[in-house]
Amino acid sequence: MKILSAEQIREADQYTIENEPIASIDLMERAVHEWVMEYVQSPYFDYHKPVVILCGPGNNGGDGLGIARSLKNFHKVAVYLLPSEKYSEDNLINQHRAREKGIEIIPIQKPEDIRVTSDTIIVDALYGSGLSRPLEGLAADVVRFINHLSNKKISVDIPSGMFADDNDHNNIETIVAADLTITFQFPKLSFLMMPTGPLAGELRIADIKLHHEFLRSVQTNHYLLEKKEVAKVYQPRNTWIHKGQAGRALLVGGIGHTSGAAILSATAALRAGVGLLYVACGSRATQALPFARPEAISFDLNEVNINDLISAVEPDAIAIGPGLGTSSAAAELLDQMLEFEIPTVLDADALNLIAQHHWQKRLGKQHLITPHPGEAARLFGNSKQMEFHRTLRAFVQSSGCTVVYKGKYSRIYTPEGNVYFNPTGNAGMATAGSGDVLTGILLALIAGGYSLEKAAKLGVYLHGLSGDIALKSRGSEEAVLASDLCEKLGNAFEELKKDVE
Ligand SMILES: NC(=O)C1=CN([C@@H]2O[C@H](COP(=O)(O)OP(=O)(O)OC[C@H]3O[C@@H](n4cnc5c(N)ncnc54)[C@H](O)[C@@H]3O)[C@@H](O)[C@H]2O)[C@@H](O)CC1
Ligand SMILES: [K+]
Repeated sequence: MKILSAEQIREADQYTIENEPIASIDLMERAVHEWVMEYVQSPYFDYHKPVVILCGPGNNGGDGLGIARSLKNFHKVAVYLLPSEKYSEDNLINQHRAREKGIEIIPIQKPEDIRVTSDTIIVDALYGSGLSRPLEGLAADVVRFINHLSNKKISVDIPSGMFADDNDHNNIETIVAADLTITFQFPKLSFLMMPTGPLAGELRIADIKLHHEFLRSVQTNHYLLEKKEVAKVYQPRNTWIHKGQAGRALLVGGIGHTSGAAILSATAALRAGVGLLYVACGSRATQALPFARPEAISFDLNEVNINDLISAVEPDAIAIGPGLGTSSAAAELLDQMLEFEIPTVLDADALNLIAQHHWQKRLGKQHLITPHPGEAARLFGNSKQMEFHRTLRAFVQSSGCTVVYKGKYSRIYTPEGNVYFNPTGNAGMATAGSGDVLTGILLALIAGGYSLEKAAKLGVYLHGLSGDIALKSRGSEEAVLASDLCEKLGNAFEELKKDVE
């Protein structure tokens, strides 16, 4: 699914009006209808509760006035309108239509004018994608006022005060903190990033059927991964395959106290279908592995030379990092391994070592790195979200490596400059070892023949999906363990395969 900028959304709107063709006010009417359809299907809909709709001067406010007309059929509705010298044309038409339907429009002079009871649902239609500067004055006061109320808040298109794209220079305090955002046609970039993402709350997309020709041809570098697209990446296993063809993988890590990290990665790699798995690790892990994961073949890093090992096992892919530690021996090992041409996943301490030794420039097209925000900050600096995003995207384009930036909506940065946001996963995955599992999955997929980009899309999606399935079976986020992700990986494949054509 394409993610468009505010500018492109305006163009999509305009193109639809001209080419469908449809009058602007009728497109708004359609948006209102689709918004209400999503709302009544959401868990927030309860016709016993009164609704207060806060409207601004532009088309977002116009939507709000239309929504008021529609919700009047189910709810007790009150409409509050920000004063303005210039309301948009469609806003004025909808003010008129609302009054015709007997709806009183109450002008807001001060935030306290807005009257709610404890069960009132607040619909936020103050500002949408047309906002050009941070809110100030009365609008900002209204936002602060409603953010202090414990009432459920549902935003129309965008939480008011938020920009669709770049909020680096916005004021977070003057953005509505919504429980639910029902957005039109496209997810907005700011919903998928910190610190704005949490303010959008739960997300729903209302399909307002903007012109298909525009949607097909519009260029973007930002996408939200969808199950059916990921299913296209998946390659079903050939029935005649033997283990030598299912990929030979080498995992390096698990030194000292962190043997468990290597065991988790190894388990994930095996569950993700690797044919042969070699693990080069510390003495403790070498001893534990045959019991924990008898399918893996282990080597003690104290006894083997990495170059000899590579010549002996001829891996199709390598992963280094989980439980590697940052000792000088680990650094020496990584130093050698960064010279290999073999596709390599770099994670955890491998990334910390790269940051420590300033080896970023040594990353190239054979590398897939999987930093979480802390590791990413060590590698690429600690700037504000959009600036960081631009820096990382530029780095990936110039170095040729692929990056998975882990978190809610993990992002995959490709050397072509594309960025894919992953929708699967949940807060239960914020637990020790969850990243090690991802590393194992990626290792297996790359060893099995997927390109780095395809492995990243498929692996990140499946990893999150395993987490979602694990959450269902465990009952609550708190109880999800990294080993559950390995356990549910088969079910995640099964779920994805339902969409394979
Ligand atoms: N793009 C689409 O596909 C559609 C958009 N619609 C709605 O239209 C919205 C966009 O409408 P608009 O472009 O009119 O924009 P908004 O309704 O977001 O508001 C812009 C208005 O506020 C003023 N303004 C901008 N920044 C301000 C600030 N910091 N303080 C005070 N005033 C400020 C502008 O001059 C303008 O009057 C969307 O978010 C959506 O809700 C729908 O009605 C129909 C379909
Ligand atoms: K809004």
